[in-house]
Amino acid sequence: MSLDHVRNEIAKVDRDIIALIAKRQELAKRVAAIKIREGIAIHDGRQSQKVLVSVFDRAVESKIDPVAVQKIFEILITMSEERQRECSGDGNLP
Ligand SMILES: C=C(O[C@@H]1C=C(C(=O)O)C=C[C@H]1O)C(=O)O
Repeated sequence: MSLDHVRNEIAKVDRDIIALIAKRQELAKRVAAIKIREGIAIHDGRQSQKVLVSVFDRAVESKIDPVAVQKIFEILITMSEERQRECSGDGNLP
């Protein structure tokens, strides 16, 4: 298998990852709508910890670096909270 072939495979995976991040961000909009309706804070420390522990465990199962995976998810959680803040009109919720 050539280097170009493997790079094309990587590019396909990268596209899939971006599509999934976009999907996660769409779900953040739905979360924001519920939080606005129910007056719930955007940042939920317990839920974000739950996500970080869960992805750590899955990364261990998948034999990939769990600390690196957690860092990626910290960024995803920040992106989600930023999207939710945009939806809630910046600063309406903590
Ligand atoms: C999506 C939520 O909002 C925030 C973002 C989270 C995430 O991106 O996984 C988790 C907890 C919250 O801080 C949520 O409360 O479920």
